[in-house]
Amino acid sequence: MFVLQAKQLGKQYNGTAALRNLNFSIGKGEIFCLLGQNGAGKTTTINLFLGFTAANSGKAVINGVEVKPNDAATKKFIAYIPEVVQLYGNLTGVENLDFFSRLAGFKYSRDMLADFLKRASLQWDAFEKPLSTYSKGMRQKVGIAIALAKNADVILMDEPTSGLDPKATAEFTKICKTLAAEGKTIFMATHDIFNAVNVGTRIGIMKAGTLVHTIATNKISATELQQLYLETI
Ligand SMILES: Nc1ncnc2c1ncn2[C@@H]1O[C@H](COP(=O)(O)OP(=O)(O)OP(=O)(O)O)[C@@H](O)[C@H]1O
Repeated sequence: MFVLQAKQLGKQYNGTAALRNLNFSIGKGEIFCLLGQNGAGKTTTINLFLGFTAANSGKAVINGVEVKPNDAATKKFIAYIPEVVQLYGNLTGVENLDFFSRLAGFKYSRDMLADFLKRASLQWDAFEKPLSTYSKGMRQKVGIAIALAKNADVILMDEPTSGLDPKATAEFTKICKTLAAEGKTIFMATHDIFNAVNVGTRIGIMKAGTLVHTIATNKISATELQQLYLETI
């Protein structure tokens, strides 16, 4: 069974199409990277899977269940990592993780919380420091730890590497690959062509609300993808 499916998915804002007949099926352990210019429809796609907004046509399906806004049924399958992970600056990494885990209905011991942060590759000496002292990459790691604590099957990410330095990007890539190898499914919207080839198993290129190309990353080099992207958009 596919984990994430768009079936003839369509969305309009004020009569203007943001997504047109979007179709894709993504399996367990895949890292699917969605490329496209500003306004192509990447965030709209993510928002439909999150149930933040309702589709005008078609379906967003997670683990075989159709996503419906304000419905808890599919929310338990997913975690979301926005471009800037919103956490409480005055709480520590452990306290933030504890707070958001409880919100999702999970209560963990201090050791278990530390283990999630460790799996997300946060350095241990940051665990007890307030979030206000964290870099963007460190905040993302807490976001990943929250996804692990929620036991989410799917992690949706919006431009996760924007603003990360090369070392933080490389580390982030490694974490994503480890999560995918553990069976998590990752769907990310990104502008980072080179990282998409590096981290992704498949790439989608969107233009004006349409998925124009879907390519396996083992079939294309970064330079070829860049060329295809520029020809497409
Ligand atoms: N809440 C909204 N109200 C009206 N129009 C919207 C809304 N959200 C998105 N749109 C429009 O839908 C289209 C797709 O936007 P979307 O944010 O999904 O693109 P994107 O590919 O994520 O762009 P970016 O790379 O800039 O994040 C754009 O034309 C945008 O202006």
